[in-house]
Amino acid sequence: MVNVHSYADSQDVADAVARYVIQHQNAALEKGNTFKIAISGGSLGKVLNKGLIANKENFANVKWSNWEVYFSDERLVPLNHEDSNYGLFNEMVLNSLRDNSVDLPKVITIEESLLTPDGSADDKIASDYEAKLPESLDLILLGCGPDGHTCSLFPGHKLLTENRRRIAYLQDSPKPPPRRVTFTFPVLFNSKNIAFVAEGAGKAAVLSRIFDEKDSGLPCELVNKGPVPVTWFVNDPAIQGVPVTATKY
Ligand SMILES: O=C1O[C@H](COP(=O)(O)O)[C@@H](O)[C@H](O)[C@H]1O
Repeated sequence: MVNVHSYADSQDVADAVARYVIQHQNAALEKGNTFKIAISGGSLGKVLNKGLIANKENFANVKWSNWEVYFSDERLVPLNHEDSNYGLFNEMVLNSLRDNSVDLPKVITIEESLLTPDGSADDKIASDYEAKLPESLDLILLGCGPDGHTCSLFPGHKLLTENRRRIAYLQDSPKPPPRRVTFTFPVLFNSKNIAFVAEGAGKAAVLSRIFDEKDSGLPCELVNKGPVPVTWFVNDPAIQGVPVTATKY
């Protein structure tokens, strides 16, 4: 099932995403001690900051120390590099938690010590991260690139058919930087919930393809067609022409 929620304002998108995350956090914590969430990089960092940190009501409802945070993809650069998805999360979320003396979530990163300048150990980095993944994630937060990529799964790339490895590496990402590791469809399709966040007129053309074309084959469309409930949070400029189908969170 795919639901689309659209809002005029970016803060409203961020607040809705945050409430949705907290709802899934609470559901997971009713069953156990940890909320296993995977996040993405790119524009999602700012959304998490606005919805979970700047919105004080949401902030108070997050049980940060019960979170286990994974990355749906990571760029193979040092963790303090400006291209690192961990680095973005650190800047947008973790630093604010430190400033507020809040107990930090457990954050599962790539093994930085395995990084080599020539990429010769990228396969090992992927295997190492795969070994750290839980069997199933409670929630995966995804972005949607203007080309329809999600995680580091790009249109037409051979990793779209990877059905054995849960974490794969690539050295030919069409979007820089070229070396990355990424969730594959086996991880996405074994999770409990997936949400996309996409904002801005720059995403309108690709959203129209994902929702209106029968078989675009775009990675985001393949996620929509999978077995996991998918929720999209978008702002109005991104959603022109796409039917909005659900009640707002
Ligand atoms: O390269 C990446 O891009 C996607 C989409 O980013 P956005 O800025 O268009 O939202 C992101 O989800 C992914 O994690 C990142 O590595």
